Amino acid sequence: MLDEQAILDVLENGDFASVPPGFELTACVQKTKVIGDHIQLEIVLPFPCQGIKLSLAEEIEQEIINNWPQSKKIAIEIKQRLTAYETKAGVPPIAKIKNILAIASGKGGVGKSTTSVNLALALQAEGAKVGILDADIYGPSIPIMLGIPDARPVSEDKKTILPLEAHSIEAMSIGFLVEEKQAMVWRGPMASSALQQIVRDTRWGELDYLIVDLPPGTGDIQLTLSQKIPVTAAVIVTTPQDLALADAKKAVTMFGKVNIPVMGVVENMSTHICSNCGHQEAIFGEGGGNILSEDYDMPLLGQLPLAMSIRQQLDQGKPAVADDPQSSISQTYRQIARNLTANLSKLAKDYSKGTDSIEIKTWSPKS
Ligand SMILES: Nc1ncnc2c1ncn2[C@@H]1O[C@H](COP(=O)(O)OP(=O)(O)OP(=O)(O)O)[C@@H](O)[C@H]1O
Repeated sequence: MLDEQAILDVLENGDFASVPPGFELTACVQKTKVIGDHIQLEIVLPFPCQGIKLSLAEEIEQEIINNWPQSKKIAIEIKQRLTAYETKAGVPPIAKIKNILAIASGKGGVGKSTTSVNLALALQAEGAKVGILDADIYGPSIPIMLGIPDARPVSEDKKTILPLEAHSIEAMSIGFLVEEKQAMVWRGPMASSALQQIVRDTRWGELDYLIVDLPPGTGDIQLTLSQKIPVTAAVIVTTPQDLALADAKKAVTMFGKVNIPVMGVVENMSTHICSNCGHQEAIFGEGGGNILSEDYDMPLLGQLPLAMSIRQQLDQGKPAVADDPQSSISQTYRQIARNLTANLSKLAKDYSKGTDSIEIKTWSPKS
């Protein structure tokens, strides 16, 4: 019999390619209604889902028709509700920011800033309000990557600073405020107190996610920041190389020590794509991200190739996701963004941060 339970069974047993791996769709069903052969279904996803809401609605519609060919009018609404998740007790929250996500790597040069900036833009493209903080004190590169190297933030009240805006995300960088040579000689405590001040004194708008591009390594700065800033979760960036992996493991261990959940690993420079013939080669070895993900029981959120276009777009201040949102590289970043935030939804919610001030986006059914 076609009833509400039958619809839930279809959702539970169906294979929906658009849904991030391991994510339970049935938990997001808000409403099901069956009146004769007419079906109404409302799903509220806890992650930004602009890129999949159409395909998911179509997949669900098809699955229902496969199971119940007699069903005639199927109305599916896919909405999103982005909430805050709990952070470590004792670290004061930052007003207007729902979630802070730290992007870390054990080793320098693996593409942490590249991943941070594209991930921030991918979350925005998926329908979230996003900010990025370049906390890479020893080599701030986000201003260049966002195409605003010479911008300087202003302070209206001499106490707080206004973030800059680029490609529809808010941005703040230690590089906007301090000369590189000056920051290079700072010791750990000075660097971490400067960073705490920047993150707290910036007048961020309402943000669903603030991406923090941490300095590479697992030293004092990373440890202090992780303890003084209300970080919701971390993401580790690595290349498949043994050396980078050994350092990535140290980063995972560090977050374990400070009780910050690691949401997964992004493997950068997985393969090299030749710009002439398109041939792919695993020049840094294979399967590194998978090994890390299996050893530490955390998902491999996605893999990016070593591609000339990624570097060129960054150098021109137009990261892949902003320059060509439909390219396969941008789609990979958007998939990583969904995988990450879908995984985040397994954490305990923090209702004190206005969970209900939500932005809802709806897909209207074609039938
Ligand atoms: N997948 C990629 N394909 C091509 N070039 C890349 C890729 N990822 C990063 N790069 C390039 O590699 C260089 C280093 O990247 P990035 O600055 O993101 O690394 P990082 O880990 O943040 O480095 P640091 O340790 O200095 O902070 C940059 O020039 C960037 O454009």
